[in-house]
Amino acid sequence: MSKIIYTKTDEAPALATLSFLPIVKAFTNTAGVSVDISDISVAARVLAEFPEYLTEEQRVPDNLAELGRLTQDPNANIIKLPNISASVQQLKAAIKELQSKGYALPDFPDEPKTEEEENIRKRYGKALGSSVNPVLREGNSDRRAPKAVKNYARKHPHSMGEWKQWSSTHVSHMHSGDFYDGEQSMTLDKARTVRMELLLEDGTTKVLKPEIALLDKEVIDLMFMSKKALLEFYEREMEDCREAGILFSLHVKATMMKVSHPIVFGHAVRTYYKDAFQKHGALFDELGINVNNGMASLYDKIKELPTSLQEEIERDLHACQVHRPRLAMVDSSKGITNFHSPSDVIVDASMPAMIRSGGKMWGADGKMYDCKAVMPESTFARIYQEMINFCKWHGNFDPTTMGTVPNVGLMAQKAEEYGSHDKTFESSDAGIARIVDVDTGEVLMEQAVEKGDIWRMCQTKDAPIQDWVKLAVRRARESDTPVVFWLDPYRPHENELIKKVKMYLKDHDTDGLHIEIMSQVRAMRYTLERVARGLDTISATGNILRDYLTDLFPILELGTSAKMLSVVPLMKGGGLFETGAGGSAPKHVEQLVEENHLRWDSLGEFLALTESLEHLAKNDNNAKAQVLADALDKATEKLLINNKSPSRKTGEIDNRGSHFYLAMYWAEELAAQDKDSELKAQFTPLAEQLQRDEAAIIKELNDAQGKSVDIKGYYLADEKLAEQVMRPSTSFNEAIASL
Ligand SMILES: NC(=O)C1=CN([C@@H]2O[C@H](COP(=O)(O)OP(=O)(O)OC[C@H]3O[C@@H](n4cnc5c(N)ncnc54)[C@H](OP(=O)(O)O)[C@@H]3O)[C@@H](O)[C@H]2O)C=CC1
Ligand SMILES: O=C(O)CCC(=O)C(=O)O
Ligand SMILES: [Mg+2]
Repeated sequence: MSKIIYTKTDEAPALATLSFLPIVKAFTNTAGVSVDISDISVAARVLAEFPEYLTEEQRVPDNLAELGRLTQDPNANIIKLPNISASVQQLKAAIKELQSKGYALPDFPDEPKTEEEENIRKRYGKALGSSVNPVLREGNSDRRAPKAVKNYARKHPHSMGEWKQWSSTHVSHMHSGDFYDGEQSMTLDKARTVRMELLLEDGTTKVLKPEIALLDKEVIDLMFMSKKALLEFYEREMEDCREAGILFSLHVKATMMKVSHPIVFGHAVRTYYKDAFQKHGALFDELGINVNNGMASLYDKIKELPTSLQEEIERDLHACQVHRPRLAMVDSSKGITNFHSPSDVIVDASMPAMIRSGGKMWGADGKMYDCKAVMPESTFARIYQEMINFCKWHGNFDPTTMGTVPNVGLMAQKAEEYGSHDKTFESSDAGIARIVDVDTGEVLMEQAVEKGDIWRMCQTKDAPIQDWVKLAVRRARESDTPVVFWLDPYRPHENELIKKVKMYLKDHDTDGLHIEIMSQVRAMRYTLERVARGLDTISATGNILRDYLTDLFPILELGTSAKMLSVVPLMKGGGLFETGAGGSAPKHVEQLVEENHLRWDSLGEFLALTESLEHLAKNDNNAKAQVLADALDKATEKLLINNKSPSRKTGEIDNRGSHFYLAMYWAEELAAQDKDSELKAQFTPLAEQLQRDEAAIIKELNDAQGKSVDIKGYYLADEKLAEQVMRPSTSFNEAIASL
């Protein structure tokens, strides 16, 4: 029997799965395809890490490790939904919830003091930040808007805020002392084992990473961000922002750059509240407050203090605000600012949202204002300013006419920043940070750092680069679209990549293809000139720009990146099919719990399933699977045309209603086709039944809405209760069961 693994993740996609998966299982079963679920939610990953703290019945397998192994199997066929990349706050909340449910997990040690606590902290660290995607993404990324989706967006454009030429909104980044400024890079001449060490001023060395095995032809980079330069930058930009009277907003990606960016975030918070931190710093340290995890953790911790002291601290914090710019808000109705949590404002989603709104963000009064978008690291920040310049000059983009920008992204085998987490350090002392060959003692790269600087090493293996070039050429050929490699010759790492790209392009037939290499700002300008004229351009980028561009363009073109096709052709031959390019939409869970309406759009799941079935049909020679895939493709298009995607409004069709329509259209298409008479016979009665009962089922699904529901948990909801909530129509459930 052919097999698809469908991941269970978190938040809105996990809820949607409860409604959609029974439909998928029933339909695919007719083609001899089994769909197994693999739970890789934060809760499951935490539980898998601590079996010795749990009873026999409570233990769960390490599904993520198992899936990681499966990616090496040429038969792998995995559908991966978005999952939470947890901040410390989220992880602690998950642990607390699990403990309250009787799982005797250890507390999360904020500041480990003993060896045991150190060990626990390390183990919890495995569930922090972006820890699922780098394990599963054993291939490069192919993300694009399918034709039907793009055509739909052209006919039914989403709203766009207006860009004014006099908008004060701009991007601020460092000009020196950042990772871009201090980067060094080299391509290895042979396989080597290296160590990362800090040569201290007293002549002793501190080994930070004793052994890193590197392959021949691998590209490695060493870079650092100066704490001093960063603090000066913040001070200058906060003052500039206050004078300009616009909102200050900090855009980092603390989930993906999970070691470096929380530190960068923490410095911004401490600079903003400098006076209060000077006065209460010692007490904050005593309380174990670490604002790298956001102000929410500070407000939480000071609750332990006597009321008078707590009030004094709050007063002092508020007093700082008088001399500082107003902060952009995440939720103005709840007083949640940009500094609340490092994972609330994530570059890939937050910058496009701001650009889509005509360069505005929310102020504390619930109104929208121009802002200073602060992205300290300049490496990729400049592309956004280029887009802002373009919008100010040409006006906002028009979704009815604009071209599309698919992406081919380098990310396999933990390429670039994905692999840097265990090689990123906050320097404890001044000294020379260096990479040394363990066997020969050669110093491969070195740079002087000061106490508090963040320094890191990234690695990019050669095989993924070759695969990336191949994928870019394939996409250019298949879609007859020009490709631009966004590579900056002034950046040492990318200069190494340029050499490789030029070399590996020769391995392919590029006759008649339009392939260029441009620095990022030029690439952005070139692409935008084309976008505005309705022309399409593939962006071939490194890992970070893969992330940034695959939210940026879809959000402008389609309103959301949830409608993207996101395929990862695994290097070993299997397929990983991701569902959209966005995240797990925490706000949607809130609406479900309060009003029993889930506005999550499963279009990404529909597209991924189609691709997965098609891949399986080819790999397993399963003709029925191909018939299912073709029918699903048509059903998805019908769903778009008939406007059966979830509405944002309670009482109108939501995720569940949308799943009903998909099932009905899918059955109709299977009943209408003549390639497989068995499937035709099986699905004709179902299609008729669903058509007959359509109004009654939709009424049942919509009538269930409007009241709050309790699914008894956030990270580990009661599966039975949640399933009841997500499958409220008995007649629909019975129809599906009857297949
Ligand atoms: N592949 C992955 O596993 C990814 C995981 N993440 C993780 O997801 C979490 C949340 O990330 P965040 O930055 O808030 O971004 P999200 O993409 O989750 O949410 C941003 C907004 O996008 C809209 N949206 C996203 N997906 C859908 C959908 N399927 N249907 C309808 N609307 C959608 C929603 O807008 P509205 O509220 O207006 O309806 C939502 O509020 C984090 O933990 C992050 O690390 C993030 C990106 C990718
Ligand atoms: O891995 C993550 O944390 C998020 C990844 C992401 O945003 C993406 O793949 O677009
Ligand atoms: Mg992203």
